[in-house]
Amino acid sequence: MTMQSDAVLEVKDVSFSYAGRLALDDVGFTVRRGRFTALLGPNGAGKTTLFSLITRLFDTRVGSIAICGRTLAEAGPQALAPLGVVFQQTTLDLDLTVRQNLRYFARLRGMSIRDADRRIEEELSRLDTAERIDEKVRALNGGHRRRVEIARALLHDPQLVVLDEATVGLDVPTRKAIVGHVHELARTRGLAVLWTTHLIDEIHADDDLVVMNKGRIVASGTAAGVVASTGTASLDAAFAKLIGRPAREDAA
Ligand SMILES: Nc1ncnc2c1ncn2[C@@H]1O[C@H](COP(=O)(O)OP(=O)(O)OP(=O)(O)O)[C@@H](O)[C@H]1O
Repeated sequence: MTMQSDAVLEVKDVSFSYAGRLALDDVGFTVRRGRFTALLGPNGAGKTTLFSLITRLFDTRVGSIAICGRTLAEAGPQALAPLGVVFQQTTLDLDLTVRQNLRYFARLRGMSIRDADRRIEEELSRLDTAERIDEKVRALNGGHRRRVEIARALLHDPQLVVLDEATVGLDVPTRKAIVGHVHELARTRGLAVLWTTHLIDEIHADDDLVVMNKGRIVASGTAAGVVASTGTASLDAAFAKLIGRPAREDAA
């Protein structure tokens, strides 16, 4: 039971089909408080489908998804209150300033302007983006736009943050900085993080890892544990073995 109290996101026995074609097949895993959990899989593995179920874009008909002990099916939209989301595609209004974008979101979450402004400054400062607050989002590069979206996901002080391929299209140094920042959020603020990716170098050895392929979970545990259980020498080799493709020499 004490183990359970750390469980912030619980996905149990979830299956999902598109027009009769199975995209998720009996998927289950847990994301715990203070842990960075990577959901790793090649294109088509089912990561975005799972993400859409967790964020309630789609209804979970088979199995259950619970956030902080409340299932999405029973608690409805309220179950999403402890959740922050960063979608794969940017969802900022390019013609509004950073502050206007974030204020708008904070108001949707029911925050007062005063609380919103305080939280906006706090989160942007943490991401070294505070000086861009009055610029239009259109003037920001991809890395800064992503930082603003991460700040936005944190404004209401969620317990769980889910990010879908959050570093797509960013250069390597920016990617590293954002991956490092999100790891730190888990470690220092006790956030539960679910990070979907197909990039092995974004995963640290002591992260929790769920490997998916063709709609199924093919391995889970710490990243180091997954490597050990496959009898390989690196996560790249472990991943290649698990999904049945040759290891890439260039991967970190
Ligand atoms: N709207 C849709 N209609 C029909 N099939 C879909 C739809 N979206 C995804 N699929 C199929 O479901 C499976 C899982 O796709 P999904 O997008 O969840 O994978 P993914 O791991 O997120 O991959 P990617 O990195 O390419 O987004 C794939 O076979 C895909 O072709």
